[in-house]
Amino acid sequence: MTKETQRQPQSVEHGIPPVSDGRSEVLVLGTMPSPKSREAGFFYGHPQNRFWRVLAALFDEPVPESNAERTDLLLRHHIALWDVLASCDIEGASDASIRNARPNDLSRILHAAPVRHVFCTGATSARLYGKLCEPVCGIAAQKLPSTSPANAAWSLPRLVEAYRPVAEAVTCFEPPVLDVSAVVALERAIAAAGTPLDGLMRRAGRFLAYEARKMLEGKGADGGAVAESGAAGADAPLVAVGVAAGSDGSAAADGTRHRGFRREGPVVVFCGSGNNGGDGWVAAEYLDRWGIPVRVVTARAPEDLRAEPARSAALRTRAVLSDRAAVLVAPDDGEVADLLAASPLAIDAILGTGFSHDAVKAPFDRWIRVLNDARVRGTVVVAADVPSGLSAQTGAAAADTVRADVTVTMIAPKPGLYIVRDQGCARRGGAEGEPLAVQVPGGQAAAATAPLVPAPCCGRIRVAPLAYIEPLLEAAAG
Ligand SMILES: NC(=O)C1=CN([C@@H]2O[C@H](COP(=O)(O)OP(=O)(O)OC[C@H]3O[C@@H](n4cnc5c(N)ncnc54)[C@H](O)[C@@H]3O)[C@@H](O)[C@H]2O)[C@@H](O)CC1
Ligand SMILES: [K+]
Repeated sequence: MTKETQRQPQSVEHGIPPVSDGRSEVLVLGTMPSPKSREAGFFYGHPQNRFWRVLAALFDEPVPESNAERTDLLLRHHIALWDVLASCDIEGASDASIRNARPNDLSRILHAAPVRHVFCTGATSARLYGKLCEPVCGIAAQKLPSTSPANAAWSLPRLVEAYRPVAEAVTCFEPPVLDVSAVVALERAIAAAGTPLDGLMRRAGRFLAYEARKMLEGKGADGGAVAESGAAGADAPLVAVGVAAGSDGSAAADGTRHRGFRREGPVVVFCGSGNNGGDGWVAAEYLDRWGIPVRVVTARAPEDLRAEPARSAALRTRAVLSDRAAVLVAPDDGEVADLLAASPLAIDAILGTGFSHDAVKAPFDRWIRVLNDARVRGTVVVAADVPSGLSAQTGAAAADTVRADVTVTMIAPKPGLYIVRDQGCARRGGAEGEPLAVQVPGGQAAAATAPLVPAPCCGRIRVAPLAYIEPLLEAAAG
């Protein structure tokens, strides 16, 4: 559109359907989609608009990249999204020029969902809502600052704080602990609902990279809280330089070893040959894209992988990696140790839910030993889905099991990641301190009745909410 055309008032119809469902608890309203949003066919489509960055930061998630992911983020957090106006005359994206405003019929959303709060993103939407909508629906709206690039006076952190009431007004959905077989069934349901496994893997790898970057930046969520509660040792999340640690993972530090957080050097991403490895390949792509140097360590070259979508992910990552990055195929143990000696952080994407048998086979057993040694010397370890060597289902740990600072587990927590510290906890046998196995009759979820305690090798557990699973779990429960 030329500048000349932008100055002409245009009659504009909204044209983008609202995002909402029966679980929406808040309604967020803008004024009218801008020309860029209408082009993108979705809300806040201008690449410089900070709406999606604000929402992602509010919920501590990577920024969604597609309209499907944006929709997913909203629905997962029980947020309905629409605009005040159905049509108006407007010059370009200038709210001040709006004439002949006709409101959307918000009853469509308000009658179908338990919406308790309405938020307007900017002064114009708040004013028009007050004039055209509030008299009809009777809900007062809270005004939020505009996330538009025109509102440059508001920095991103300040916007995030201003939007905090949105996060506080919604109920947080905590996925239940699910058996591995139930997660696999869920993965099929997610695919049937429109997100196939390769899409899920991209989300998984991006989330993994996001948590790794947070650790590199010293922003490991909950880390402060753990430090304050007095937990220390090799099992505690690493939050500061020089955390004293016992090499055996005991809470009591022996004072002879210190874990220092080195910020220099490349991130080493260990990739196994299955789809857990695929998460690692995708994470490497994102870290590289974010300017972080990476070294991918793999037993097989991408073309020699058989598992899909891991093979495609690996081929793609290798093709797009910058010159800053390198892929090492079947390096010897000395090379791996040298890499780790210079590395602030390693990602363990060696084995996930597909780990079978009691022992880890070569070369992964040796990689795990080198990785654990490096961790004692200060390399932070982020595990993909489950620390390699640990059974995600039973919690049985192989002699060679990764000790992680953070475990980013995909979609839902799995029983093997937790131990029982409370006799009241729903579990399948086992004494206190043994792995938790939650009863999941017929593939359905059953919540544990006691607080879940991460198994020591998991470190902090972060569940990566890769898809909107609430309705799928409800459907499975019948
Ligand atoms: N379930 C889901 O919804 C999702 C799963 N994804 C990832 O996919 C993973 C599962 O992938 P796979 O089913 O391919 O399984 P894995 O990649 O966990 O393991 C299979 C690979 O490990 C090898 N392996 C098995 N036991 C071994 C042993 N004892 N010693 C050495 N090697 C051994 C197999 O030969 C195979 O190459 C999950 O853990 C997760 O990381 C994510 O990409 C996306 C979402
Ligand atoms: K892993």
